Amino acid sequence: MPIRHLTADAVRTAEHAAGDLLANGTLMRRASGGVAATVIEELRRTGGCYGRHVGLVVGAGDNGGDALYAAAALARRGVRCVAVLLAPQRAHPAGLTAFRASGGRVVAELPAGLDVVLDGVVGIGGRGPLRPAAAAVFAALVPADQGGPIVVAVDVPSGVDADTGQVHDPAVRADITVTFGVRRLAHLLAGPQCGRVRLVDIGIDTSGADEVDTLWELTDAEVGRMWPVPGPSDDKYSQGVVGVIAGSARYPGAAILASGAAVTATSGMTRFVGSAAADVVSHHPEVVAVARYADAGRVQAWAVGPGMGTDDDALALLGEILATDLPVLVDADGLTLLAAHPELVADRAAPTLLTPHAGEFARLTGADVGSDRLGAVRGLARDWRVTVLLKGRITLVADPTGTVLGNDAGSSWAATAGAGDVLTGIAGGLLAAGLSPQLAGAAAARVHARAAARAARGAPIGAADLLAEVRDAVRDVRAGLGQWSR
Ligand SMILES: NC(=O)C1=CN([C@@H]2O[C@H](COP(=O)(O)OP(=O)(O)OC[C@H]3O[C@@H](n4cnc5c(N)ncnc54)[C@H](O)[C@@H]3O)[C@@H](O)[C@H]2O)[C@@H](O)CC1
Ligand SMILES: [K+]
Repeated sequence: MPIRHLTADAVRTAEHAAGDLLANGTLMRRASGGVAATVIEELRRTGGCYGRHVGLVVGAGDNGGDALYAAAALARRGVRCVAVLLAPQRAHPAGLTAFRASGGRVVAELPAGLDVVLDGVVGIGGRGPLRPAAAAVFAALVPADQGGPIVVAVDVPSGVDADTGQVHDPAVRADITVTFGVRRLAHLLAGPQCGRVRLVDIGIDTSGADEVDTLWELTDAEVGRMWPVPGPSDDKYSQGVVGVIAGSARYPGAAILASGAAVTATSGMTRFVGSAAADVVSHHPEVVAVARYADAGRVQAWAVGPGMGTDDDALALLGEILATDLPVLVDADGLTLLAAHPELVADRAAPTLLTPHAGEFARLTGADVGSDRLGAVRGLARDWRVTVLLKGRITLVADPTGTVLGNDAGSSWAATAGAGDVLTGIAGGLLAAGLSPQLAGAAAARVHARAAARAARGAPIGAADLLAEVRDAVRDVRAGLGQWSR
């Protein structure tokens, strides 16, 4: 089962349903216990609990209550806890009583030399940026990698919108985020701002949540299991032949990268159509490359667009491809053409995957992606009745029914020229092998991100370096699977 992320409303619905069955305060006790356990683990890892220093920043809601109860538990283990109350009159009363009773002290500002700072300003009830008093407390902290305290966010880093993942300015940047029952949308959409996300089981049931409230993330094992590999009865045709249309004789790079990626991602056969056919073959001799579409031969899916140009010939070719009943991936120049000719996909019944970056997305819709990337990608997929993969550090793949798969690349090394051409080749290969556009897009994004991280190992890379690591990235996600698993 992919990892589920939910909206704040859906979280609240599940909490209320569980809360009705439990004694008052049980959920908060479990939540704060999880926060305390996380801090204890962190303190133990760095020398032990007794005599260590933890600071809290406490807002007006239950998020502050979680922080106060967690600190009360820490204080009982000999941790010295101090709290800044941003709204002293409205701080969670029972939490504050527990905090004081176990030796916690309220202070006007956080002292230097803290080991951990708990962000209990706001959780899923937060709106907008950190207000000035909270912003000043966090601005004064030395970052953890420069010897400052580890910042542990309770539920979500304050100033990060729990539903859209919008990182307001200012917002807390957490090293660790501890959340409860189910991950919130922001934990994927704003992954880099949340640090390591730790999920605490508080006994709520989220299995009935609606798809519109949900964002899914595949596990590596799931990507590994769906990766197409040849079985005992396969030949070069039976595994799905992909056709790549990219680049030009003048600009062969996109052609070489996209067709190379298709070769690397799956077994079987890659065909290529375009004026860069000779360049493609000189780099990848296994590609069956021709100059004209009429000579292409049969394929099970097309990946079209990178560097193909936007002239009338390119438009005519794109139209021919989209008029087939084969799965088609459209990227780059193909998307620029589609933005001016949306009628080319209007009546398409066959699987269709568009892979825009933010600029191409704006061309397709006439509006910027904006701060709600999830809502935006869902809207385009629904309105155009196609699957849309919106590129970025966090890749989102929406199908027309509203199901969305997300992938956090974990690093931004893939933000380099030509990396998109590689993604096109990988996803095209998966489409030809029979994966749905959504799974092809999401699985390709995962392997692409892994390949980028493998290639980089701390230094900038080019797209050819990324391509060279795709095979090992596939091995990574398939590690541990049986030989003939398919
Ligand atoms: N409801 C439940 O059953 C559970 C709730 N839990 C905790 O409760 C949290 C939600 O609590 P609340 O609904 O009280 O909401 P929060 O504690 O997230 O914040 C709401 C309060 O903050 C104020 N506020 C909003 N934006 C602000 C900003 N930018 N700066 C300063 N103040 C701002 C609001 O006016 C309101 O008073 C969760 O995130 C979680 O930490 C957990 O204890 C688990 C169980
Ligand atoms: K918080």
